[in-house]
Amino acid sequence: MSLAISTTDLEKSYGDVQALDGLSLSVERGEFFGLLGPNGAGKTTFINVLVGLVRKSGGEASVFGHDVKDEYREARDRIGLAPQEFNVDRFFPIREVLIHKAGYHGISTEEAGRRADEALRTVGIYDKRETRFDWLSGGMKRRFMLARALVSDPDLLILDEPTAGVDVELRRDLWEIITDLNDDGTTILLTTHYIEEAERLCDEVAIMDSGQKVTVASPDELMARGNDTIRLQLREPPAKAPNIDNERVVNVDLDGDTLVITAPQGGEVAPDLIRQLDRQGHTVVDIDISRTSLEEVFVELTRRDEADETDGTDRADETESPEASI
Ligand SMILES: Nc1ncnc2c1ncn2[C@@H]1O[C@H](COP(=O)(O)OP(=O)(O)OP(=O)(O)O)[C@@H](O)[C@H]1O
Repeated sequence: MSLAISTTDLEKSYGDVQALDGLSLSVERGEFFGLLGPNGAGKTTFINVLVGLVRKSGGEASVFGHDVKDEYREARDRIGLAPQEFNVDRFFPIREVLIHKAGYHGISTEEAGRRADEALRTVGIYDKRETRFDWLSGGMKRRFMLARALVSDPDLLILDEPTAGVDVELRRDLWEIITDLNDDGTTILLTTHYIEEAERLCDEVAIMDSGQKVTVASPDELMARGNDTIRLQLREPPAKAPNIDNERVVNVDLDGDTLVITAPQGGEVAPDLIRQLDRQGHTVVDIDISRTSLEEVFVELTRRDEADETDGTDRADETESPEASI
């Protein structure tokens, strides 16, 4: 059975800028797949190649087995895209915009009307159906972008930073809507700078940097690669840090009566540490394990020298949030 998305050695250059540099990725049917990467990593370019907005410079890309260039129509009709930018015809009532969009995918006018209503209901703005795009609030505009992606009843929904700049309530609403769609079998490709979003929603995430794949793994697998911090409070503060003999332990520090130990998968390491301390005559009276975050692992994997910083930072502002945002 063909994959939802398959790319091999995908290349895209804009003059001197190598936006995609040999990117090979596979997304299974029905998967909720996240694409993470710093600004300028090539995420939007990747999406634009899939939907035929940008012509690849080399390599292969197919959607449900259809080459995105040679079988453009077959590939494109399977995809619903909610892009970052509001590229919407602003002067028509939004229901009409949806009907027009469905027509572009070869859907009859009658069926298009039914689908437009359904999409507007799904995203919760059916009562705004006669309003023009310009007159919607910012949050409703985001909802509409999702409705427009849904009107062709796509098998693959591509969402490019769908929750950038929206409030917490709408973000949660959008999460629920797209999770339901995924539960019903729609494959989802999501780019995001919100780490919590990737962690909550995605089965698998690809981390990209400079047009290349850094890694592909589930959020849990990625977090297991980082180091947890285990704090063991001892009844009597020892004069110096006790000897710990465990090959997974990365670092041991003594902070007053508390031993601070860094190790991957702290929950698995902790029982052995307690046993070793007990044998050495120390009594552990409290234990606290703080798990590494996906954000820390992400930062570690995409760490660059400042001199290597790529451009694209000008677009960072809209998507930054004071909370976990990458
Ligand atoms: N039309 C274009 N012409 C020239 N360079 C471009 C064009 N589009 C993108 N680039 C460059 O290609 C690189 C990848 O950009 P892209 O927008 O794909 O990254 P991104 O990962 O989506 O970034 P962001 O997270 O900021 O949206 C960047 O260096 C960008 O400046």
